Amino acid sequence: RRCNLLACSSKYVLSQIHPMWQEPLAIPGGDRQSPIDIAVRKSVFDSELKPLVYDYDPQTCQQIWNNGYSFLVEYDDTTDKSTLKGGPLQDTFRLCQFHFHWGESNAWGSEHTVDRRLFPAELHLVHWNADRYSLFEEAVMEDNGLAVIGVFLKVGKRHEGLQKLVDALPAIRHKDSVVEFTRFDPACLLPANTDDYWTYHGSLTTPPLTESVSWMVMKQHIEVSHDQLAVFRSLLFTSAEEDVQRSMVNNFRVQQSLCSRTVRSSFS
Ligand SMILES: CCCCCCc1ccc(S(N)(=O)=O)cc1
Ligand SMILES: [Zn+2]
Repeated sequence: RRCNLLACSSKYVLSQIHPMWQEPLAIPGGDRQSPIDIAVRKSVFDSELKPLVYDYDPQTCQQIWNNGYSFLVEYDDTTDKSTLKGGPLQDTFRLCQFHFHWGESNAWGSEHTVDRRLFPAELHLVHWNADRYSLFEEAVMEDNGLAVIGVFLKVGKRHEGLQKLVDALPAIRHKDSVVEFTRFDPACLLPANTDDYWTYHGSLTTPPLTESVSWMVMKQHIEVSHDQLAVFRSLLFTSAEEDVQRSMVNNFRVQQSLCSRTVRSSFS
């Protein structure tokens, strides 16, 4: 489908005259936005793609908090203790956090889709390029700054590893609440097969929507129980002080044009 040139052209606007510099700002209406639909038959097998190499230290797990959009499990990323490399990546990336996106019903909730198939939820493991940058905040703004692993969730049997996280959610019901959360191994949330994935260049799916992400979407999903997902939906977008409380559901972005991008697969 020819994408609408207007939607795809990376529109540049001259920034207002800044006292220090004047540079064109690539605005988020760019040509490599996320999420997208992964049309399997249009993806291209790339035999150069290597298996992902992840090495996570559960001791680097620090806290879990509600940021008013999702809940984040944050890791100490001041050393190379929890890293991702391999796959399409040239550098070593450090895990900084993981979070989820989900719907109000099991019929939808994921950000990416596979041949338009929706999943009830999607996990994102967020890493930044520690070979080239010294802080996550820096890497967020750069072309090859971030690497995010996407894993689809399906409703089925209870996920034992997820339960520790589910049990912590009532303590962070409201926006800006945070509790200590330690010794959680994020590898337990990855599917058995991490060799089969689709990869493409995209963006953050929430502000600042910067086009700095190498996406790796796993072909194999994980299973969680209906009750575990229901606890996700018991979270609130709103802080304790607000009069009207709103359930944290449907926290996914609308899908974006693929434009001139190609999705590559690590499997044929
Ligand atoms: C300078 C602060 C920037 C915080 C941006 C945090 C963020 C990380 C990952 C994703 S996602 N859903 O694309 O994985 C969205 C946003
Ligand atoms: Zn996300």
